[in-house]
Amino acid sequence: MIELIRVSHRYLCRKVLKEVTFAAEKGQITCLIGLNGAGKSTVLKAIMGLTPIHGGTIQIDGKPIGRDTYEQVSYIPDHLAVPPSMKLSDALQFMEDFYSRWNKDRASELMRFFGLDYRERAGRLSKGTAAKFNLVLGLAQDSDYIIMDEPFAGIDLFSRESIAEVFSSELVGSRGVLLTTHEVGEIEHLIDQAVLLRDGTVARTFECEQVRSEEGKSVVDVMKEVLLA
Ligand SMILES: Nc1ncnc2c1ncn2[C@@H]1O[C@H](COP(=O)(O)OP(=O)(O)OP(=O)(O)O)[C@@H](O)[C@H]1O
Repeated sequence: MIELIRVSHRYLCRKVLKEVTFAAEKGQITCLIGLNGAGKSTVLKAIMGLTPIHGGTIQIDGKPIGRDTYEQVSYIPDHLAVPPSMKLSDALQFMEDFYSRWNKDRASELMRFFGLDYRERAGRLSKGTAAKFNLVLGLAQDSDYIIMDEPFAGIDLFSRESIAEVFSSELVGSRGVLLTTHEVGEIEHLIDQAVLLRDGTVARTFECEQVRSEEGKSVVDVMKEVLLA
């Protein structure tokens, strides 16, 4: 599991994460939910070691994050970080050369699934198509966990549906997924656990099915209750 224990982070003097504690399990989809500026992207970057933490610990399967994190966890940022002039085929080749756990067959399957053209250049992709290619780059790594920052941002309904379909497919399989999204209503049927972040602190963590059956509430209901209170 990816485990954060009392993780704190500050930008200059401002505390952005305050003793954030939660765990994202393998085989589960955990959704980090919060209003703009709550600290969601900072949490994901901290897990990847892309931003330092100023307190607490982050462990993956019981070990502190470190050099191996990139092999264990695929990070899919909210933008496609491929040079605009690069063809998709070349970007895939680069990934294959760089990542020892790159799964070429899965990459081909994902390219087919999303109907992407290998000859296209990254800079010419529409926003939705770039988001799909971004997912290919992340999901084709044989990692144990997948972290996604806003995979649905600015994407049309049908593309969102096909992206959501991937979550429940073999392409994700038994890996652990930790994602942030503002489109909670659309994917709440896929989420196992929700972590509500408010002003850099965890306001509530819950199992979605439990809240549905015991309290008769949707994730969006709880989110409104907690975050808009
Ligand atoms: N490079 C930076 N320098 C200073 N402050 C920053 C920087 N990056 C983020 N912040 C601040 O940290 C806080 C948390 O930002 P973060 O991007 O993690 O929020 P978020 O929950 O992902 O927001 P959103 O939903 O808008 O993407 C915000 O108040 C933001 O202004």
